Amino acid sequence: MELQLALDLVDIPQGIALVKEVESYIDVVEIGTPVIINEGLHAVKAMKEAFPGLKILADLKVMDAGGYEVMKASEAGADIVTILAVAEDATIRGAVEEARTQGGKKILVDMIGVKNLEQRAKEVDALGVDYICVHTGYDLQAEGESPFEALKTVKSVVKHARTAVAGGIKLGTLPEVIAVQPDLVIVGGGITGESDKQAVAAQMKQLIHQGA
Ligand SMILES: O=C([C@H](O)CO)[C@H](O)[C@H](O)COP(=O)(O)O
Repeated sequence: MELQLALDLVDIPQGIALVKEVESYIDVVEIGTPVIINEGLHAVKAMKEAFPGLKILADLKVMDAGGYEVMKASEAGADIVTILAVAEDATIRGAVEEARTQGGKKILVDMIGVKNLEQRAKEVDALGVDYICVHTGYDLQAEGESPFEALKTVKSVVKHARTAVAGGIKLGTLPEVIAVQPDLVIVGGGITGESDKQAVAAQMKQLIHQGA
């Protein structure tokens, strides 16, 4: 089980400073969608240059032109690129093919907004994606939703892909997540919103290590 730090509400220098604090405890740095909207793929390039030993995920949430978007993100240094599960199968297929062409790049499909989780998880699993991620976005978190039940549902049907989970995970709710054994745990505000980010990231890594 790996830990991904999601950077959403920072600029490039703030993001690099934040990762410096917690780099020993994380496996993947996510350049979040808001950062990419504000800074472009330069943010991916800058993070990869600053931390060549960490995997970089570009949270593009691709909806069309999967092959092209994955090519551009890969060229910028992304190791993992996100595609929306609600995109067309052709878009997801194009993304997977391009990731293979680029050599060792991975595709994470984000299930945000999917109504029939079981069915779509089986379908995207069959398309050869690397990760299937259940995700409660900010807007549903604000309505009190969490991704924990969805993770159980997806874990029960996925046969090939690794599973990931995101959406409001905090130190206090992490054990509930670990109990379902996803392959990748994604945490944004649960680390970046804490005053002692290093201590929280260290405790999260410890819990994951014990539960993995
Ligand atoms: O993907 C995300 C969201 O849609 C904003 O782009 C976040 O990175 C993801 O939800 C993890 O962040 P937290 O919910 O703050 O843990």
